[in-house]
Amino acid sequence: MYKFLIRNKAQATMNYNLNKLSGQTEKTSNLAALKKLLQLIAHERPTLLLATLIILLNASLNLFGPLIIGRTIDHYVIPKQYSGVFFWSTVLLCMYLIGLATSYLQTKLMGGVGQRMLFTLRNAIFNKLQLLPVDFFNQNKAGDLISRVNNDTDKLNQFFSQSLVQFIGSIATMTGAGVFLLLIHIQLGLAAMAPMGLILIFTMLVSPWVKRTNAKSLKSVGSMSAEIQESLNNFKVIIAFNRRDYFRKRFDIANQENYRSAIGAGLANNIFLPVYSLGASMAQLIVLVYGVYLIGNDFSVGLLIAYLSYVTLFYNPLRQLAALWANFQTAMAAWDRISQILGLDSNLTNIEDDHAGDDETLLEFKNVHFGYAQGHEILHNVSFKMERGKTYALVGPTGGGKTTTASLIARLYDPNRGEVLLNGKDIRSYDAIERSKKVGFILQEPFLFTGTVRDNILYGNETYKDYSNDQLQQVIHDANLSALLAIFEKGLDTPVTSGGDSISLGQKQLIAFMRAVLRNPELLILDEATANIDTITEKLLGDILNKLPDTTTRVIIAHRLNTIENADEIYFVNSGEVTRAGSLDDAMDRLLKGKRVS
Ligand SMILES: Nc1ncnc2c1ncn2[C@@H]1O[C@H](COP(=O)(O)OP(=O)(O)OP(=O)(O)O)[C@@H](O)[C@H]1O
Repeated sequence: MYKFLIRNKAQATMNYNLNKLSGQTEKTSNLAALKKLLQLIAHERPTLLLATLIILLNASLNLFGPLIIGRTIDHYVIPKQYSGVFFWSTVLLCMYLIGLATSYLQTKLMGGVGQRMLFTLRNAIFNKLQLLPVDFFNQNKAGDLISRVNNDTDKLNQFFSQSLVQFIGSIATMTGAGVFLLLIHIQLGLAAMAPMGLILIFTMLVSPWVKRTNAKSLKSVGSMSAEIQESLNNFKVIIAFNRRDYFRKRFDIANQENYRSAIGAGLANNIFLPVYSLGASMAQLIVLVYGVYLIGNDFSVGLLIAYLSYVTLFYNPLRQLAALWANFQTAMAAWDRISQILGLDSNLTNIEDDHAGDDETLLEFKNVHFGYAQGHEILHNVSFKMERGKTYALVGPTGGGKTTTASLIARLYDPNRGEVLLNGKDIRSYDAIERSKKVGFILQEPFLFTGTVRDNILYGNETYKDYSNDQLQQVIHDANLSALLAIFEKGLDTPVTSGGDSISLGQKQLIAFMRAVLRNPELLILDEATANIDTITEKLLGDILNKLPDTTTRVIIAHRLNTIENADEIYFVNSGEVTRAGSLDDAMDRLLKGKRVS
């Protein structure tokens, strides 16, 4: 059904800037974050359960130790019954050996969970990144994203593979020791646990601050890697313009910020330990004084020794928990940064539209308004039609909006208002595969991937991907592209690096041209695609364009007006308007006279 209402729905430009998403880090509670995280690793439940059982077994073995020692002292050591001492010592040794085996097993199991979680999380983030729109990448720095995929996921892995085992083990030991303390002597037990209450209050008060400090530190790691990425990507410009000192200073500032926030996080993470240790020492003192007072009244020396061991067993894990709690806060801060990406949705959603277009019109802009996120409107109420098989030129001053118009045709962005129709249907109703088959886009700065010319011209092309080089050469010949391929010394096997330094910018444009033509699109957009190509090769490209199937519509954006002299129609793009220019002379006239406003 033709969904008129949806079709006219305004598209809001979205804020995708991860560092400016409104206060998410503070709002997420640890429990909610942990719940979401556990959902992501739900398939690990059996392993987590097994590991937990092993951890509990280990903790129980530890817990019975002091009781056995206390009883042995009272019943066998003091009365000098050495056979009993030998028997219980052997029992203890066996318990310690089983403890060793369970420790090994739990570390192995949880190490596996951590690594698998790291793998799943990195995949989930990377897959999400593939789904997010161009706007997202415009608003975030690649270095910061890399830091989230690499560094932040690793913080979670560290917590899961190393800390979680100790975390559960410590809590189990503590709870067990607490139960023993209360069972043996309830008043003494309560007195021993009193400092624990103070520790809990302290923990609750300072934890949010510790998480915030860690979040700040992770953010500064992201900023620093963004800084490194920017200067490494643009090193030629930096050297050519002698801006090395400037970038050194910028890096120094980012590094200092990172250093300061890391020191802050270190301080915050270490704040628990001394307070927890003080609590433990106070408890030992209380038990010693109160316990000595109780000896004689239903309390023995052996029991007091066992009791002191239980106090140690109760408070020692607490000391470990101090460090683990800090790791947990770091992991939760990292998870917040990761879930910010996972929680984003593309604003380029698809809609239904089965409206049939007419035979002539391939593309239509209907009252299109568009502005980039956090910017002013670039296109104001633009309407035009492009017919099948014709060649259109978009001309206009720099910054006039030509690339923006082309980007809307290729659906890199959606209009804020109005519609872009392809074959009469809203462009939002095509899925990505269908759309990219129909619309070919040769960008101003084509990007090549490391590999060969063959890999790059077949990029995203399912039709020819399994063709042999000979078969492919025949296809290239049929598409009149052989003369272009001949420009590359080793033909299809010419190596290409992602930086593209092994080949010239013009050659890159030729590869991008072949890549787009071989996909046989219904609409081919060339955005300054011949700007770096010599006149003779440019003429060759012109011939190839003329020989494209009769139904292929071409949209050419060019500053060199000779490249568009054969266009059927010229559109003048400036000041947010796209208007018919009439003839080439008219376009030239408007270019010379027109004011440059966007
Ligand atoms: N990613 C972006 N975010 C914000 N504003 C942008 C973005 N890309 C372009 N603009 C702005 O949109 C306006 C139109 O730019 P556009 O690239 O469409 O012009 P153009 O006519 O293709 O220019 P040129 O001839 O230099 O390629 C300019 O004011 C530009 O600053």
